[in-house]
Amino acid sequence: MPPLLLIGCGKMGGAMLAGWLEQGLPPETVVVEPYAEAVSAFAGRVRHVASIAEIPADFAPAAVILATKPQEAPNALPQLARFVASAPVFVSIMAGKTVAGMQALLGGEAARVVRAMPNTPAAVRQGFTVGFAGPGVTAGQKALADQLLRAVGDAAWVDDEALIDPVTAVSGGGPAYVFLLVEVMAAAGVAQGLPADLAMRMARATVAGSGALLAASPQDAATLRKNVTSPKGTTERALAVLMDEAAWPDIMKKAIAAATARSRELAG
Ligand SMILES: NC(=O)C1=CN([C@@H]2O[C@H](COP(=O)(O)OP(=O)(O)OC[C@H]3O[C@@H](n4cnc5c(N)ncnc54)[C@H](O)[C@@H]3O)[C@@H](O)[C@H]2O)C=CC1
Ligand SMILES: O=C(O)[C@@H]1CCC=N1
Repeated sequence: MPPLLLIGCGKMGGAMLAGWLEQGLPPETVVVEPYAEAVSAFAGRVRHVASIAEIPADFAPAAVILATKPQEAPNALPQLARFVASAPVFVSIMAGKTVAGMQALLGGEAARVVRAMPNTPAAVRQGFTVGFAGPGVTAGQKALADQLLRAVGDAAWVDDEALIDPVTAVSGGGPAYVFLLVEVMAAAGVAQGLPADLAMRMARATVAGSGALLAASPQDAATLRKNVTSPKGTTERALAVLMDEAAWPDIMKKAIAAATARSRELAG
């Protein structure tokens, strides 16, 4: 793996950096992160600087990973324009930010940009990332980006950049909906008289165990669901409530549509 330049070492950037280090990331890698605490776990394994202005002048990374909040892009990207001359691939994980928008902030169309959307299970190498390679990205650069994304889980590529907005809504934010499921399931158990700590343990173990079963099983989700659902049993009653068209199917459509719309808004 070549030395990289990572801009922003927060929750996602830090999770990805941990995965790259496992894959043999060289210590010449530079991490720009204003909060020293965020990089303390990586001390001695990469070069840390607090701002883009402090990146060594002769550093020419093969890839620049953009992992700040999208709102920071108008400040950070113009400061990175000098790297475009040495033709690295810029890999952005920022929600909403389009390839064209990032190229404009980086000084023009010469910038080679991959737009990618990972998710937080990357922290345990179980992430799922979808990427889009912008104009001018070479096969070698796409292969490097793919290697970086796969270091923290599985990855897929799309040829239509517009799909990254619904990707952001489904797999980018998806872990939050699953964690919310734990919260509401535990609360519903408490409402039926279960002690709160037991209800939370049960809900957490049930979601984690179901995720592990789903990952390990060759069966699809619908079959795994049917395997739980005894005819005329208890699950059937619960699913009749949840699977009503006005319940989860419609609510999930609305939630995904809202997140997709927000991703489009963040482009601006
Ligand atoms: N958290 C998530 O589940 C996912 C987040 N993303 C995207 O990843 C990006 C980062 O999100 P998080 O890691 O959750 O946020 P975060 O707030 O944990 O990380 C952002 C980091 O960037 C640093 N930073 C701010 N200004 C900087 C600058 N000028 N130069 C270098 N570093 C700077 C901050 O100190 C912070 O540590 C966002 O653009 C988000 O859309 C994408 C997929 C999933
Ligand atoms: O909520 C967000 O905007 C980011 C993108 C997907 C997950 N977190």
